[in-house]
Amino acid sequence: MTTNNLIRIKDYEANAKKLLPKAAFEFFGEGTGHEDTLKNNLESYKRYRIRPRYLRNVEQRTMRKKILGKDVAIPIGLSPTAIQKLAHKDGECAAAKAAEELGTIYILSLHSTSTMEEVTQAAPKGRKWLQCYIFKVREVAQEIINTAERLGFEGIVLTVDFPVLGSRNIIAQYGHPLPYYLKKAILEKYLDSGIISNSAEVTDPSADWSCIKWLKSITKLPIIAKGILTAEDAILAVEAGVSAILVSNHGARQLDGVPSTIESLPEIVSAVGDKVEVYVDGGIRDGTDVFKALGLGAKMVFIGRPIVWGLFHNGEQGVKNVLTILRNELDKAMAISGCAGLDDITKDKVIHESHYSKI
Ligand SMILES: Cc1cc2nc3c(=O)[nH]c(=O)nc-3n(C[C@H](O)[C@H](O)[C@H](O)COP(=O)(O)O)c2cc1C
Ligand SMILES: CCCCCCC(=O)C(=O)O
Repeated sequence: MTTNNLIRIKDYEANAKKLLPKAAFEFFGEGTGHEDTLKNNLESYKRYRIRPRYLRNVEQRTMRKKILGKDVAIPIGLSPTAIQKLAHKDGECAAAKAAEELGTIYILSLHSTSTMEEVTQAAPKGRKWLQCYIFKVREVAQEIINTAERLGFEGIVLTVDFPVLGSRNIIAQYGHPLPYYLKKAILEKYLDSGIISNSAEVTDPSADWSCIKWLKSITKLPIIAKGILTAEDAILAVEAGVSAILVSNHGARQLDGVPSTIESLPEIVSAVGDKVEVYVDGGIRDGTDVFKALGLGAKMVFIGRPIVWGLFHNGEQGVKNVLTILRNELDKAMAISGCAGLDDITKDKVIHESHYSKI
């Protein structure tokens, strides 16, 4: 396939399915359990409708907005995904450069196959956040976070939905997906020395919300809690002092049967009000999905697998293509629904399909 045949995100996925080795494609693509939540992440978006308004002067449009006090050019960021060099030799550096070019935020996975230094060098001006866990050995987090801070990373994304690794069919079938020629660049030193025994068991399952207080004592960077699905946890996260919440079910890879993220988003937005920023990831494959998430109260969205499919196709250019597709689709959705800016994507512009069956 040439780039010209790859018009939608689903084309990038189909391309990866056709050409990536089966175990690699399935590692990236799979969910947990029966994959009901994986399907629901996608299907839930189709249950919402856009209510367009016309004759609203949409000639000049912008997607620029402030996220944690600084500009992004598009409200679509890159969620952390592990071992990106399995998709393309330039891995995380290529994805971070694409994010820098498009003016958005790149979240580096702790299971990165590139070091924080390499990613910083590849995308020195780009906005970068580091994804982290509460490790069994707290000093590991402290050392990694200190490095991130020194290198100019602007936020710590604390993944809270990973007390243990979810059951993964592919890991059970093929073992750990990391080929011998790739290294977990950030974790390697701790794995080699035995401080961390196994990269699937990095986190401390005994951690509770007091860990945010500890994190705040070791870093000045804003903390973004990733993996929240309920209003109750959102309130606890706010009380604990996070700066933002990323509503996420880990791409449906941790626990099957949890809600899709677009189903969870409204209760979280209404629970936290404007106390902290709320973002969402999971199942976003079209600019209209981005529109719906923003209409339901997300300040920004993030994408996981589409980045991997873009990387696989063509490294940095492939990731730029994926982001550009979503940006252009969002732009059309804004124009044809009467929105000149992101603030015009208000609550009344998105409604659940059940509204129409009641009429
Ligand atoms: C291959 C893969 C690896 C992932 N690795 C991480 C990770 O290292 N840390 C993390 O917090 N989330 C990880 N996630 C979850 C993503 O950050 C994100 O929540 C999810 O992919 C969003 O759903 P989407 O793929 O439908 O866009 C991973 C997801 C995938 C698909
Ligand atoms: C041993 C595999 C660890 C995978 C960690 C990355 C991740 O979060 C994922 O969903 O995959």
